[in-house]
Amino acid sequence: MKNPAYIVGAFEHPTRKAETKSTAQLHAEVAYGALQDAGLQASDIDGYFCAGDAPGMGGLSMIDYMGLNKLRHYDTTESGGSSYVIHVGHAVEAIIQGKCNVALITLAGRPRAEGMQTGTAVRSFGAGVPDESFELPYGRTIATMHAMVATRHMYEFGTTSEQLAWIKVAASTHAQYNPHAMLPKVVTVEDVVNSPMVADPLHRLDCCVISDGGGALIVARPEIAKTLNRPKVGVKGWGEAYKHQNAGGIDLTYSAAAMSGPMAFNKAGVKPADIKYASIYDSFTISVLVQLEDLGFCEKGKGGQFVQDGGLISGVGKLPFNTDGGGLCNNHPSNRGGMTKVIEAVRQARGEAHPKVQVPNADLVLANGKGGNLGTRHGCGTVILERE
Ligand SMILES: CC(=O)SCCNC(=O)CCNC(=O)[C@H](O)C(C)(C)COP(=O)(O)OP(=O)(O)OC[C@H]1O[C@@H](n2cnc3c(N)ncnc32)[C@H](O)[C@@H]1OP(=O)(O)O
Repeated sequence: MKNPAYIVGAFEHPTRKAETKSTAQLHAEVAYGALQDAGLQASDIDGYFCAGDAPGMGGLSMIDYMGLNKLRHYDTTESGGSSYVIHVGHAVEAIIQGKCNVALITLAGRPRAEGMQTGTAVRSFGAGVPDESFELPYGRTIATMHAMVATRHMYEFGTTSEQLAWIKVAASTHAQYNPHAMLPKVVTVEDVVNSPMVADPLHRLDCCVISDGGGALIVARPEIAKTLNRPKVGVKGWGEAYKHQNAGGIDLTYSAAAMSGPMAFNKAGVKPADIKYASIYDSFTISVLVQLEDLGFCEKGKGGQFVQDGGLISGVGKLPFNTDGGGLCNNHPSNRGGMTKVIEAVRQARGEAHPKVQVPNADLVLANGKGGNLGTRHGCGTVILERE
């Protein structure tokens, strides 16, 4: 056992519209699924990680609801879509520090059943929030904030809408094999650029879906992982970073992955070229492009060339990505898609992805999460997983 901790359980909820289930019930169902996957019981869990998507007192209410009565460690780090990637790193550190042995991480949400227009609703947290005065003048919806980054990237580097569209094409090519994907139809570049404009230059098909669902992970110390009858997927590297908007005077074209990525690569002692598969947070096509550059898979500004002509399609391109269809086509529960990024990376590392998209010998994989507004204030988490 070479790594400090192992992902021993992973489960993604199959629902995409949970009209008859509560958010708490979804948390419990994904926790149960991950325990079953690992061959563990709730009484084995002594560390619990949950971001802001749980009802009531958040994770505290979930501890009670799920009967986690052996807890010694609890972490509610909230960093939007990157939360659950960051939690994996925090769980590893807690295990190293002896704070827990077996950590459960759960995500659940039902924005679709609740009718939330997450991408296009104007989001304001109120006058007391200092970053808002710099963002609201630009029409602050999640889509407009990402559109601003796309516009700047196009201006600086000549990136085109067609290049961004290739990212959705790759995601849809993978999603056709996922029986749970919300959008399993393969689309073309023309389909993307001819779909209705949501926030110029981002079209409807440049956006992630709005879905219900969730997922869970279990991270365990090596001594426990080695007793379990599952492939050994070690956490080899991890990093987290936060970018702020410097009172409006900001370079929009990079993300915090430019900092979290090198932290994870340094810890793991590997380079981007060693990675066989990558799960990249895909709230919008531009999010993927920027993170790929920042993680070092290609030079800054060259992301458009990297992704075009199937660069991200399994079996075709240099770097297979989001082989479950990702947030663009599969699911995006609770605005915190980082969880599903880690789950698909685990499937790839175990060799348990759909055979049509499984990467041969995917023994070194990466997952990157991004939470908050790309370009302006947000956090990124990166994990590098190794199949032993
Ligand atoms: C840190 C973060 O996580 S940031 C990300 C947070 N999440 C978001 O921002 C969500 C982004 N997505 C959205 O806001 C919405 O899905 C939108 C704006 C893209 C589309 O919403 P609407 O225009 O209301 O579309 P609506 O749900 O009515 O569906 C209309 C059609 O578009 C399709 N559709 C909806 N979303 C998408 C999508 N993302 N991609 C492709 N097709 C889509 C539907 O299947 C439907 O097709 P049909 O007419 O053949 O049945």
